This record gives sequence, structure tokens and C-alpha cells, in this order.
Amino acid sequence: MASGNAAGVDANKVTLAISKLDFYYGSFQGLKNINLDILEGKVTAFIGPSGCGKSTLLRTFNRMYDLYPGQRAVGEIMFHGRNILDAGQDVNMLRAKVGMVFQKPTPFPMSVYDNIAFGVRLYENLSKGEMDERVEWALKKAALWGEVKDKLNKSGLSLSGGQQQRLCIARGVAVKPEVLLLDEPTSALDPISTAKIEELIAELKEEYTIAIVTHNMQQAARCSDYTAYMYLGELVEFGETDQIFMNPVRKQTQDYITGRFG
Ligand SMILES: Nc1ncnc2c1ncn2[C@@H]1O[C@H](COP(=O)(O)OP(=O)(O)OP(=O)(O)O)[C@@H](O)[C@H]1O
Repeated sequence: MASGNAAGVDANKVTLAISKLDFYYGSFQGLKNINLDILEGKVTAFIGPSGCGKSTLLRTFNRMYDLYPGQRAVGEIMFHGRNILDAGQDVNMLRAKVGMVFQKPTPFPMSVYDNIAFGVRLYENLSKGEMDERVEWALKKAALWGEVKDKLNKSGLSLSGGQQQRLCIARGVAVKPEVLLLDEPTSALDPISTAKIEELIAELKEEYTIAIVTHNMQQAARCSDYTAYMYLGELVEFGETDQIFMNPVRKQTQDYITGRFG
């Protein structure tokens, strides 16, 4: 199947270099020999029919699967010169550098302020003033500050769905990660909130490397620089988003993006 390793790209620009990656749910193989580079400061979209392994792949990038018995990844995901799949990897530190936002907004049942401060406290010892600044900074990054600055002590659960998802993004950026993983971040949101999150992705990529799973073809086309098309646990095609959408090399990719799949 396809290799998404970027030939000729400056190695410094590769944030995550994935090679020969297999993934297993017990005896079921969910990912098969994935080879792919996630480039720094770019948005990479993962598309493909339900069950093709998009979320599974995303969850390997910060070893989220570790939380579940029976799930294992084999192969290589190089990040800062080391394989994050190695047993010696500090998983908490990895998750601070590779943050994740889930499909359903998942604010903690605590105040807006504490939703942001909670994760920061795990990694840094900030004074009250510094924490206030960090909370404001993160909420501004997530384009939410204006809407919540007078509600910092209200429960995160009292916000609208779209605001909750931006709160989760703020929570993600507050610990200053290098990579943000977004797993269908807008699928539970209305079109206005979706547009806000898409604008946000465009802004965030100035400072972060972003990987996004989406079912929405237009969203992938609008938001991403690179697109990976997956099918049955394999990477079928990877390339610049314009090329994948306008001139896919493989017929399978073309059938999927033109809606002829199935
Ligand atoms: N916890 C699990 N246990 C066993 N198999 C699983 C588990 N989670 C996912 N799978 C299987 O792994 C494969 C890939 O699933 P995954 O959720 O990564 O697909 P996806 O492309 O993200 O799908 P969707 O678009 O529907 O979210 C599927 O065949 C799925 O049934």
C-alpha cells in the first residue's frame, strides 16, 4: 500500500515519522504497515469509510490506547529522535506534547477556569498570576475568551456544545503541546460552531502540528494541507490535499472522494 513518508523533505520538518506500524485489538489487526510522515506546522487530515482505522491511528500518536488492555502497537513512531512506542517512553510527558481533542466535547465537571488550569497544574508549578495569564492565553487561542471571560467560575458543562469543544481545545493548548490530535472535533456541532473550529484550526497551525480525523470531505479539503485516505486498516494514498482531492492517483481514493464508494 501507499507510503506517506515525505521524500526529500527536510527531516527537521517531520514531527512524527511513522514506519511499519501495525496495531492490534487483541487478535484483530486494526492497522497494517502504516508508513507516514506528519509534517511540522501542517494540518494532516485522515479520511476514509467508517472502521478504516482513522481513530486507531490517531490514538497511537499519544499512546491513548495504552489505557485499554489488549491493545498494542508494533513498529515505529519517531518523535524527537525516539520511538514513542518503546516501553521506556514517559507516556504522561508524551501526552503533554501530543494533546488530543475528542469527538464529543468532554469538559471536566468543574469551572471553566479549572478546566484549563487542571492540566497545567500536572506539569507546571505556576503562581496564581501566572495561571490566570495562562488561562486567558489558552482561552484566547481557542477563540473563546470573549464569550467566557465573565463566566470563568461557572461550570464548563454550562457552556453550549460549540463552546465546550473550544474549551476542550483551550485545555489542549494550555499545556503548550507541539501536536494537537483532533478526532472528528466538529461532528457533534452545528454549522456555526463548526466554522469557528475550522477557523481556529487555520490559526492554530501557525504554532502547532495538527492531525485531524474527519468524515466531512469538505472539511478535510478546507482545513488540511495533507490528506491521508485509509481503507481497512491500510494507508491507501497520502499527499497534498489539493492533489488528493483534484487528482488522486488511486482509483479507490477517487471513488471515495467522489461518493462512488461502496
Ligand atoms: N476497542 C476495540 N476493540 C476491538 N476492535 C476495535 C475497537 N475499536 C475499534 N475497533 C475496530 O478497529 C477498526 C478501526 O476502527 P476505528 O475506530 O479506528 O475506525 P475509524 O476509521 O475511526 O471509524 P469511524 O469513522 O467510524 O470512527 C474497526 O474495524 C473497528 O471495529
